[in-house]
Amino acid sequence: MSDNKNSEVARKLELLKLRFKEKATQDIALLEDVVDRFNSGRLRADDISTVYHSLHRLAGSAGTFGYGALGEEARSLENLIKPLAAMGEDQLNDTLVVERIRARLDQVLIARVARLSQLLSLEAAAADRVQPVETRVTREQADDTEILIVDPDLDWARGLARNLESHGLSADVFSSLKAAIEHGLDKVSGLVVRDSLMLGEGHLLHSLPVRPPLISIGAEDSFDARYRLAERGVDGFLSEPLDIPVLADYLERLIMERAEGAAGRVMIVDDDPELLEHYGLVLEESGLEVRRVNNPAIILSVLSEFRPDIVLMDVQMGAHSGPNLARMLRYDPEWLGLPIIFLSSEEDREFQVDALAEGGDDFLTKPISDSLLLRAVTVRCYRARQLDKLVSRDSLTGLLKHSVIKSEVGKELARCQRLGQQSVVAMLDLDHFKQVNDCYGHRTGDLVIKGLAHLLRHRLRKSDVIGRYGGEEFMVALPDCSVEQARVVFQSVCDLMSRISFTGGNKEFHVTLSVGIAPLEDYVSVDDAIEAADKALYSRKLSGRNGVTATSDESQSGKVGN
Ligand SMILES: Nc1nc2c(ncn2[C@@H]2O[C@H](COP(=O)(O)OP(=O)(O)OP(=O)(O)O)[C@@H](O)[C@H]2O)c(=O)[nH]1
Repeated sequence: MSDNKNSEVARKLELLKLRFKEKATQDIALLEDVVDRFNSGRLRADDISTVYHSLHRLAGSAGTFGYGALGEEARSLENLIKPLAAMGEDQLNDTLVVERIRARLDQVLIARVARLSQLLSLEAAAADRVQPVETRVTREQADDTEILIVDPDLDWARGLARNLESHGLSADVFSSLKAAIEHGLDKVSGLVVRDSLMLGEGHLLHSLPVRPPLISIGAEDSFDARYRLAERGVDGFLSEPLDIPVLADYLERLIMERAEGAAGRVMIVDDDPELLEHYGLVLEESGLEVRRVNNPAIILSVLSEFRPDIVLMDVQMGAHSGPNLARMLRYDPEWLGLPIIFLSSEEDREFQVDALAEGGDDFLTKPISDSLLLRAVTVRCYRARQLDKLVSRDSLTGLLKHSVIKSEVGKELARCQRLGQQSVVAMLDLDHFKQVNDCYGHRTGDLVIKGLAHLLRHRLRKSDVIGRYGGEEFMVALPDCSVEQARVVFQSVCDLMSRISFTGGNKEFHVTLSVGIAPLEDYVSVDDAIEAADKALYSRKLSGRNGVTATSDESQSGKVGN
């Protein structure tokens, strides 16, 4: 993040702090007013509830804006008032009851409310600001991977490096972790270390501020061996004899996850505008995408449009309660798995468990520091994304599964129709793939399928949606793209694919690709658009494969015979 942007965020956070101070001053003046009436015996029925809500608000927000001591004092007063706030109107209108309240609170409340003002005038504690770390890596940078293989047996390490290179991963070798650390690990994308070395020298990695993803390879695969490695912070484990494609996959996955950094979409629902803005700024500053919702009545439409990875939700928002909103969201099967984290200044575990029973997943107790908020949200987004990948991604290629890519193409079609834009749907199919399987085996065939997936991920734009439609067939939606632009892009994908050398049974071979493309906006339904792209693909297969055919190409209608 640039210094300019950083100081802009700092300026906005400072402004929010000032706004908080103004509101807190009003809240405390209101409390002092009630205390005055209390003193002169003119306490009104609704005074207790006003006091309780003001204290609750202060307790939940003061810490976030750097007034920790004020927040703690407000919380302790809130707990004092709480039993009274739970009384009904009848009891509060009863002069005897009010007298009892008076006897109970007496001078304590008066003295402590006066102290709130003093606490607010204290210089705010040094803000708990998160220094944004530039953890995000661009796709291009992520491609530029350097793996270190560390083992005293350098011949073994070199052999492994050669094997990984045939999977597009470049690797250096070192004989000890000490030597690898001296070389420098900041730019390294992954470490591969045998377990014997890890158990001996692994402690050297502990003192490093950041270390790359670490995979350990072990001769012994047992609970104890795995647990010892987990204790040393190892991210992945594979047992010998090594399956190289599995190791390459493992490394790619860990590298991509690290490259994503603090990625995720978070929807925050809170009726306190300053807190909402503060949380939003803190999370955005670290690279998360945030949607702020101040009015609970619009959460359904924001959910459908934004599709967050997780929701942070205040528990009490005027007329709406977070737990009720969570229960309501679960009516729709689409949001059954959406993690909902309540933000609440309620510390009572019984209350928290009751709220979770309504459909929440976790509780973060307000006030929450910026660093804790960021860590809690990042971890939950990461888990939510991992689960989502498991459900929606094809395990061989990591691309979207059949039903998901089809539904994504449907969404893109609806977007084109709504905005009158041009987009393209493409069907891709490997040529003569049966022969690849027959000549070199199914396992080699799988590597070719993965090779194409890898190529598509790296050659296409981030906004393009890529799926494995089935077997050796892929589907892609290219938003905001004309047929002619798509033709150029896919022709280059075909050229690149035909140049990749695969090896099977000690022989080198090449595989080509055919592509059919259709302009999405020309079709009423997604099935029609996909059928048209499929016909164009079929036409390409008939006219010689290895290239791109669009629905508009004259040759297509002739060849397909429609
Ligand atoms: N290795 C591997 N092969 C697969 C997978 N899914 C489908 N296949 C194979 O892909 C081949 C597809 O063959 P065909 O549909 O006859 O087409 P083709 O040989 O590619 O010929 P054209 O499409 O006409 O160029 C079949 O042999 C399938 O078994 C997979 O996940 N892995």
